[in-house]
Amino acid sequence: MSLPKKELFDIPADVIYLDGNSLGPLPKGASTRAGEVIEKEWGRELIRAWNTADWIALPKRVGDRIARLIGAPEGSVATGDTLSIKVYQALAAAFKMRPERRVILSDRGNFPTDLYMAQGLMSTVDKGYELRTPAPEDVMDHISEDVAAVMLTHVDYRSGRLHDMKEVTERAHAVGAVMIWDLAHSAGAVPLDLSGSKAEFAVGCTYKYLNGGPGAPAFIYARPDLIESVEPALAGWMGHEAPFAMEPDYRPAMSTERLRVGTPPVVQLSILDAALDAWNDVDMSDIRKASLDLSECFIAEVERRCPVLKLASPREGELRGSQVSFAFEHGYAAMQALIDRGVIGDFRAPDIMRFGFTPLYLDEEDVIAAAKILEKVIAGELWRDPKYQTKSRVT
Ligand SMILES: Cc1ncc(COP(=O)(O)O)c(C=O)c1O
Ligand SMILES: Nc1c(O)cccc1C(=O)C[C@H](N)C(=O)O
Repeated sequence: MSLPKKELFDIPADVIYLDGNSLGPLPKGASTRAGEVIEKEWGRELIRAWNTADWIALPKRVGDRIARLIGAPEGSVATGDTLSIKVYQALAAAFKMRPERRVILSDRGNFPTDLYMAQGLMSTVDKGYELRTPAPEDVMDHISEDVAAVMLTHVDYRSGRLHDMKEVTERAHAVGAVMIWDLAHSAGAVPLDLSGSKAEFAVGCTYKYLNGGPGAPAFIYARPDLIESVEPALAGWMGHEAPFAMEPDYRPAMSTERLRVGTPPVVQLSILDAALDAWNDVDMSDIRKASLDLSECFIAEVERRCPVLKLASPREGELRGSQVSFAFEHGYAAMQALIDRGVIGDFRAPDIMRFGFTPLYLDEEDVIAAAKILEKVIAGELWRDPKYQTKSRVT
């Protein structure tokens, strides 16, 4: 495999894109595929395309391609819906698996939607459920025998800090809890051995490192030995064993497909399918090595050029995902000034400037050039310009 594969992506020439950890860029093959699906398949075939273009098999086909990237076997990953929905499904299934327990353990750094979905689910079941959110570094000490499910985001969205998947899962299992991993910032970013971890569930999105485009479908993994006993709380017809039998009663599919809900987003799934071509000959250990090299280079350059920025990610590469964050009091304005100069990262409240490192389309030259532009913004205090002070709705 040769990295990077820049030529596969349509990135504006004047942009250094360090936000693929939030929304991946456009793969050239995705535009072509979207055009074909819309014009040829939908336009000419109309409803026949479910069979003639095999739209009906698309969710599983794409799930199998994701499975390879997350260390899971074929047939163990279902795709569709949004990640928030998939979090809800995994948690609801975990509640049913541990009916006598009442605690969900997460951490207070988790992405808000994961915590909100837990709170929403708790409000629909009987009283007495509790969501515990210790500091991320204290999670291991809180995995106790009253915990029904441990639900964690593997790579912290703000700091990039990694939980140890194997160690945490083993601890959860030692006390009889169900383990749910959110891989939003891990899939396509770090090597994963989901099967080896023995976690019951994992969920993730595909619009970040997998480059599936805004609103791309999410995925959910269930450990293969459980799949015939998992009770889907969202019992939609596409999770039925025979959707077109149109039976009045729900009968879950005898496969991971039972974790699907409704009609698959065919255009988005097709775009994702095309985006996944970039990963065909990619070994995640090569990606990891390149990502660590790029991140180390960026940290060294930024610390040398911009001493007022404080590293807010673990310094040790092995403890980080594929992003690097710096804390800076004027981080929002500084990020706007940086974006204005063609280096796109993002900002997370209260003071985090966040940069993603995606070896498929970034190299060391990009990283050094980005650090030099950041130096101009910080040393020249270009962020003081009033036009960078007003917060936009999406940061
Ligand atoms: C850890 C994590 N979970 C969930 C989400 C979002 O879920 P959804 O795709 O449903 O908006 C994100 C990012 O938006 C995330 O970083
Ligand atoms: N999903 C997003 C969206 O719909 C709009 C803007 C950003 C996002 C994100 O993915 C945010 C991301 N999960 C984060 O880590 O901050």
